[in-house]
Amino acid sequence: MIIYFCGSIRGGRDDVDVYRRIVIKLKQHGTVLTEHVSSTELTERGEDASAAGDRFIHDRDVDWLRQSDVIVAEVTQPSLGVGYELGRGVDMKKKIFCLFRPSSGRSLSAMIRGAADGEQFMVKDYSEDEVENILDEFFRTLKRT
Ligand SMILES: O=c1[nH]c(=O)n([C@H]2C[C@H](O)[C@@H](COP(=O)(O)O)O2)cc1CO
Repeated sequence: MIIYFCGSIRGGRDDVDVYRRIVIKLKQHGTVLTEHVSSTELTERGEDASAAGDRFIHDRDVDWLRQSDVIVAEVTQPSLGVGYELGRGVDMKKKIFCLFRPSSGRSLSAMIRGAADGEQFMVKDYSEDEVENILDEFFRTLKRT
C-alpha cells in the first residue's frame, strides 16, 4: 500500500506532533511517500528551497500523488498546499481520508467537508488520543473493499 500523507507546512506547524503519530501508524500499513511532513526539524519555511525549489517540490509531490493508493490528510491546521493536494487527488480519483480535530475550535472548510461522500472521500472528526485506532479501522475497511 502506497500512502501519501498531507499535513500543513507553510500553513503552520502547530500540529507536527499529531502528524508524527499519524505517520508512525501509517508506516505499519504501507510505504509513506511524504514522511518529511511529520519531521519536527521541518519548519514553516518548508523544505530547503535553495536545495529543492518550489517547482521541484510541486512536481515531485504531484508525481507522488499519482503513485499513491491512498491519501491521508490531517486537515485541522488550514493549509493551501493540503487543499491543493486534496483537489488534485479527487481529480486523480484517489481514495482520500481526512482527519479533523473539532477540539481545535476551528470549522473545517466547506470545500473539504462538503466533498465527503463517505466512500471515496471521507472526513473523520477525531480526538488525538484515538488517532491510531481510527487509522487501524480505516485500513481494515479499506482491505475489505
Ligand atoms: O516544503 C514543502 N514540501 C512539501 O512536500 N509540501 C507539500 C506537502 C504538504 O502536505 C503540503 C503543505 O502545504 P503548505 O506548505 O501550503 O502548508 O504541501 C509543501 C512544502 C512547503 O509549501
